[in-house]
Amino acid sequence: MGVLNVKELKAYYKTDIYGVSRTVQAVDGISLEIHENEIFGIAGESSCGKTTLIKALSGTIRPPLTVMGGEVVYNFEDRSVNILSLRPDELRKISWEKISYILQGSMSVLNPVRKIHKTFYDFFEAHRKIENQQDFMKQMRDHLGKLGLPADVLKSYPHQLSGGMRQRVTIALATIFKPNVIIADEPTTALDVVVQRGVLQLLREIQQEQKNTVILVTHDMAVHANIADRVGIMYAGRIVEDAQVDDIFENPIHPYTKHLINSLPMIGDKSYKGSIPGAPPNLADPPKGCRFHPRCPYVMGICREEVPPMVNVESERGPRRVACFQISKEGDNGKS
Ligand SMILES: Nc1ncnc2c1ncn2[C@@H]1O[C@H](COP(=O)(O)OP(=O)(O)OP(=O)(O)O)[C@@H](O)[C@H]1O
Repeated sequence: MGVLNVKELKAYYKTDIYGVSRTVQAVDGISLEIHENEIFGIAGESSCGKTTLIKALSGTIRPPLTVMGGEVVYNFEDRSVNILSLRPDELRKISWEKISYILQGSMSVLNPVRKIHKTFYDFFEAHRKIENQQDFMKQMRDHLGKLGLPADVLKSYPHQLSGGMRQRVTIALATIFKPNVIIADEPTTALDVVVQRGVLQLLREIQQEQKNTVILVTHDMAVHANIADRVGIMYAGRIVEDAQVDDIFENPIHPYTKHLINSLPMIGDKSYKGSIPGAPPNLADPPKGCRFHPRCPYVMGICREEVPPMVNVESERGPRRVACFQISKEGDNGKS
């Protein structure tokens, strides 16, 4: 049993503008098991549904987003909860204490007109009673110290800090309560590569110390290569492959994953990096069967008709699954 079990999750945007109804199938039948004490990366190009998946995993479903089916179950030490069936007050109770967030652009959590120590105070007080202000400040300084941050940042306003430092402060905020799960959405996208490396290292260090599970969403494959233990590859609202990070990079199986990996620039490799023909589908009108089939160089008849199931594939490195009829039909000895 994982710390998070997602079963057959479907989340669609349903809009009705001037009498024209539109349904965007942004997350369509995702099942996942994410384990304790791992960094699970979710990768995929723009508009494949990563943010929508995160909204569902964090229970923040607002119209026009609608959950059409499935469940998102967190297994904490004391209980299991389907986050999609929690009342707002129940959701507030577990947010930040058991499930916390590191978002792109630190300013969405740091109040620009309050010094950092006041933000920490407000944030902490919203969840737990502060008995003694001095003890609290010492606790905050110790926490920042563990993260290698100077205590001085507490006296600063957010605008006085660099982007990298602000993102480190948001990591400190997100880990104050030692949450079971941290959802990080494009945490380093706004930072340059050198600062990015430091922020990722910090995230890895605190994860190793606190043994949390990190769900890291980014389109940047280099970030996954750097920090993830396992990676799930999304294409057009579905997970097409998930495996240990080394399996994904060294031996991708799904034709889309292969394309994604082969298109990465490598030092010293001067070969031509071609792109696959076509474009990702419109999720308001996705193709039948496998959503990658119109672009797949290995397409078979069945791919145009049926959705390929996720099947387990053997790997010495750990659990590995792929949704491709090339694999499942070979296993069945039933090539079509
Ligand atoms: N509020 C909305 N109303 C209607 N459709 C939406 C809405 N938000 C997102 N979508 C659509 O849902 C699909 C998935 O979008 P989503 O933002 O989840 O993708 P993403 O992978 O996070 O993309 P990016 O990396 O660009 O943020 C896209 O087709 C997008 O246009």
